Amino acid sequence: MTGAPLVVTDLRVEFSGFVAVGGVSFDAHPGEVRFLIGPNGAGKTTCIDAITGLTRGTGSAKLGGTELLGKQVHKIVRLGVGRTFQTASVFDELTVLQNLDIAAGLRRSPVSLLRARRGVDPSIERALEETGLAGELATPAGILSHGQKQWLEIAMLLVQDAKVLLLDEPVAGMSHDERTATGELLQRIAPKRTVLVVEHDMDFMRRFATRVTVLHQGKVLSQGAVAEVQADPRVQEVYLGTAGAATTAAMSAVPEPVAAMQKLTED
Ligand SMILES: Nc1ncnc2c1ncn2[C@@H]1O[C@H](COP(=O)(O)OP(=O)(O)OP(=O)(O)O)[C@@H](O)[C@H]1O
Repeated sequence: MTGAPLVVTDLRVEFSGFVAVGGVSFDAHPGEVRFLIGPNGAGKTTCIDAITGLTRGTGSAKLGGTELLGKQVHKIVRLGVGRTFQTASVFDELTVLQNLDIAAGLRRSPVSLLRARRGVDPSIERALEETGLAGELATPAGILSHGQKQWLEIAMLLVQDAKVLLLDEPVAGMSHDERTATGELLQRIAPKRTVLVVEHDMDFMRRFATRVTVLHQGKVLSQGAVAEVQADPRVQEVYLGTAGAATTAAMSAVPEPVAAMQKLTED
């Protein structure tokens, strides 16, 4: 395993006196597929916004020994913290390779796109392999499937050599097969990186999370292994009251991926 842990301590974010995040602490380590879940408005995206410098927060968010809070967005990116947004932010008119070139800062000319595969930057080639997009090099991003667009965003973070990937609802709107492929992708990239996933999809969380933090009204309600969290009566109460019986059923179902989680934590 490589890389430094992300340690968030007593994170607070206020919007004109409204406390969106009220003293949240959690950590995420390389090798983990760490989940942040909670009902609408719980403060999940705001936590990521504060960690990545998009929103001002107080408290602490450290990558290794380096404090991220108070730093400018581009400096946080340079420290190796990358994120995706709920809506994919790829350039639809550009090919997969051109999108990755921009992410890598290489600025290829159109002529270079005609070069043989060996002309592709090694970091881009690795990212294409890891995300399963190797066959889509010349495909305009706009005609990729919804899932492939999200994978392209993740590939863009990989070519930037992000050590921490903060992914905001990466499987929203995906088919079952795409969700499975995304979970497997996260497990593939996690051993060398810290992956933190904000998600609503409980089934996805149960299948692929190593540890989970549940937020509710800007505070940590529960955190731990999937089985511990879904057995927590406070979590069941919040999901009963806010997300309906379907979610509660999903939360209480037996977790499938225990073997996969054990493998990840052993690696
Ligand atoms: N820029 C802002 N100005 C004012 N209030 C905000 C702002 N951004 C978020 N909020 C509020 O902060 C609270 C937390 O929002 P946030 O988007 O972090 O929740 P979330 O858990 O990510 O929810 P969702 O799952 O719906 O995306 C919400 O009440 C939201 O309305």
